[in-house]
Amino acid sequence: MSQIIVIKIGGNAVAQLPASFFQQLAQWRQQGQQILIVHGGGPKISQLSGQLHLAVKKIAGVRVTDAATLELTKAVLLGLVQPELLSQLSAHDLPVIGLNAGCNHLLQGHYLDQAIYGEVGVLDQINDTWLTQILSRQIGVIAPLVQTTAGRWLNVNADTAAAEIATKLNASKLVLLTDVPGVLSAGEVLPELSQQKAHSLIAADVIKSGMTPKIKAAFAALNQGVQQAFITNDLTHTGTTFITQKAGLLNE
Ligand SMILES: Nc1ncnc2c1ncn2[C@@H]1O[C@H](COP(=O)(O)OP(=O)(O)O)[C@@H](O)[C@H]1O
Ligand SMILES: CC(=O)N[C@@H](CCC(=O)OP(=O)(O)O)C(=O)O
Repeated sequence: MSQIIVIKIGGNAVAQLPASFFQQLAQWRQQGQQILIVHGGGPKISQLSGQLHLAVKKIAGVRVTDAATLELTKAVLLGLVQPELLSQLSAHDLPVIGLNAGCNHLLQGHYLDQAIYGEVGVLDQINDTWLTQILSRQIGVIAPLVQTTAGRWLNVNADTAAAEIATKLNASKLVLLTDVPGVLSAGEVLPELSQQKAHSLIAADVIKSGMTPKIKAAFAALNQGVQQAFITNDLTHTGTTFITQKAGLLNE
């Protein structure tokens, strides 16, 4: 049976994908794996927000999104970042398709907490029947937005979206591709990270800002059945591997 690999690519990483990224995707496809890419775009959203004099505010890596910022977010994700990524994949002869919440009720969700975050959502449901048909033929590239049942678009942190999608697809692997080689502590990449250790590093402010939603997302996915989760800047290196409490105790 083919397995699904979900790869989240951060906004910074999209701009600097190495040749090894495309080679690894081609190899996974040859092995019969299905691939879904969830892309970010946070740096570009923040940059354009500044130019348009819209306030940029994040709470633990989650953008507080008012109506104007939501419009800008949709425009950046679906008008700039996604086409750029699709053309890079196509240039490497990989079969790709761009997807978003508006396609066949692909990603349905609800407000996270409107009073605190504004137009930010949580994923409830995914049209997995349709999506897995698509993924049997092409690499899916999807933006981190959900639609409510009433048709409202909501912004979702891309790490959180990737983990929630990976969970709902029962993915074998979740890779969070970013601009650092893994979770760093005292200047070194941690090859493995347990949930307990992550909590203490967050409390010590070693893990902070954009790394926080990644850590939470990775453990949420692992705890709900995704088999493996990594943070890396190179698909050919595992970077930091997340380990469940049980595996962590066995390794001690
Ligand atoms: N302990 C840590 N190890 C590595 N990176 C960290 C850590 N704590 C915070 N960070 C920051 O998290 C960033 C990655 O998150 P983010 O900028 O949101 O990336 P992306 O756009 O890929 O989602 C790193 O560039 C780094 O500045
Ligand atoms: C609600 C929320 O935080 N949405 C994110 C979606 C994009 C994203 O997460 O991009 P990166 O992965 O490049 O940071 C945002 O508006 O920045």
